[in-house]
Amino acid sequence: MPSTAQPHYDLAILGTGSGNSIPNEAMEDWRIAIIEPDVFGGTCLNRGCIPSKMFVHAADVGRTIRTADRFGVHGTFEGADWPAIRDRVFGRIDPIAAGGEAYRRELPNIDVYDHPARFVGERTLRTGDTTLTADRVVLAAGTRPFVPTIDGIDDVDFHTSDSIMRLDALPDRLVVIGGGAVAAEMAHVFDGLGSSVTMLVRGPRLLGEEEPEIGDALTERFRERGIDVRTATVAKAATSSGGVVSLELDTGGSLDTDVLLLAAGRRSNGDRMDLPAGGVTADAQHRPLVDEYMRTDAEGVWALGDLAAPHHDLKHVANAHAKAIQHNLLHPDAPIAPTLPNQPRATFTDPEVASVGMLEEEARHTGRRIVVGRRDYAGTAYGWALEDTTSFAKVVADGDTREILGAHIIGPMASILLQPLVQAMTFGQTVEQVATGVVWPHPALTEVVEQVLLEVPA
Ligand SMILES: Cc1cc2nc3c(=O)[nH]c(=O)nc-3n(C[C@H](O)[C@H](O)[C@H](O)COP(=O)(O)OP(=O)(O)OC[C@H]3O[C@@H](n4cnc5c(N)ncnc54)[C@H](O)[C@@H]3O)c2cc1C
Ligand SMILES: NC(=O)c1ccc[n+]([C@@H]2O[C@H](COP(=O)([O-])OP(=O)(O)OC[C@H]3O[C@@H](n4cnc5c(N)ncnc54)[C@H](O)[C@@H]3O)[C@@H](O)[C@H]2O)c1
Repeated sequence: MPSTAQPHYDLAILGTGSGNSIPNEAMEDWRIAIIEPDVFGGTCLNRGCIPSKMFVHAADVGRTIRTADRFGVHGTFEGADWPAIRDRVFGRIDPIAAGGEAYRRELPNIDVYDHPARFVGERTLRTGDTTLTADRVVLAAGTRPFVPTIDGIDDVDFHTSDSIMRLDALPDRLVVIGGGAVAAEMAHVFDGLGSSVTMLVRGPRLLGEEEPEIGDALTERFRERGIDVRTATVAKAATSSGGVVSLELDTGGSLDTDVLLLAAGRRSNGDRMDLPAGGVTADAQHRPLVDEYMRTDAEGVWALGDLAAPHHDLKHVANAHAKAIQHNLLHPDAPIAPTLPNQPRATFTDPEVASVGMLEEEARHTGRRIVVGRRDYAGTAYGWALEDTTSFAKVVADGDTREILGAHIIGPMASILLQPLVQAMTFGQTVEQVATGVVWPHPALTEVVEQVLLEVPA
């Protein structure tokens, strides 16, 4: 850590998730402070998107073996070597985080601070023993797992997404509290690798923010594969004895588990940054409010990613914010807004779920004449190859203008199949232009997309 009592910087960045991508060659003559109390790279690299998908793929392989019989291919799933999978994942990721930090520390114009920062005045920050000032401040401090109120929770061992992927061993039994993306992906991972998984879901279905019929379908698919999904169920109290955690349920009865995963959402780190001292207005969840250019209401202070309000908790959104802020710092007289016209999202489970734009119900509230196309994978040639009987795509469109307003897919490769629809929505192509104006290779799975568009009624 630099020794100067109160150093001054051209730019201070709080957080090295997407925030770390901001300094570039054009800032070589700026003095920059990067403040990161944890490992470099943030949530996505170290405990989010990237490791989780590496585990997801291993689980997919486990599922492929166990479901091979339907193709006339015989194999036996003999279990997963959890330590080997874990070490492969983090053996790749940890050096990237360490390398990223070493690179920044080597740069002559950058000082790295490793204690959390908080405001003590306008563009004045306290990190560890240092108080520093900066002409420009970028708040990129993200979120942390939210711990729901459960009696006794602080007295039992529990995991969050921060720690679950680094377990010593694959648990025999896992209970997951939550029904969102983290819960669904981790349930898939542990079930796919051989744990017995129970999910306690407060709402009526998994993925409550997705199209309800897709959330219902995922809930059903999870149950079919043996995951015990208990909807409308909340854990009231937790105790532990002999390494076993017992949960008392609001539906009556109790449930024992070897490992408990809390996946009940995330909360902003803004509450730990004394935003008011920096003159930064935040919402009730301590997320700094930003304008279209990602400026907060404090002169020279910007905010991005999961921390900023409104939040989306997606890496591609945080990256788009960072890119815009990078431009705006360098070109304050010609600021740009992040390029985020249609934000796709995908949940990497088996089956995958992917969506963009409006839910059908939302679209119906716009007052437009809404038409909906739906197509089963089973109705396409590649769907036959997959022996698929349950996957489908749904497109929500304006019946008059033929604009695509939303698309929702559940099934193999949903995250990839979605992309032509994101492109179409972004570039204003109509249902018919996309369905009939391009050639779709036969019999690729993309025919699901072509055909769902052909199913959109007049
Ligand atoms: C398990 C999991 C899986 C995910 N999978 C996906 C996915 O598949 N696709 C996707 O798009 N998104 C996914 N996400 C979401 C994605 O990880 C986040 O949207 C993204 O990482 C947000 O980036 P960020 O830069 O805003 O914040 P972060 O990456 O969280 O970075 C914030 C950084 O700020 C630091 N910090 C905290 N407090 C302070 C402080 N006071 N001072 C200075 N620094 C501070 C933190 O240590 C951290 O390094 C996933 C999230 C989780 C938890
Ligand atoms: N593939 C992806 O893009 C991906 C994967 C994982 C996470 N993420 C991002 O990370 C964020 C966090 O994920 P998450 O799954 O933790 O959050 P989430 O907001 O998606 O889901 C939270 C779940 O917890 C439940 N819940 C909330 N409070 C509860 C309580 N008190 N008791 C019981 N249940 C409760 C909610 O009903 C919901 O089912 C998401 O917003 C998502 O954008 C993205």
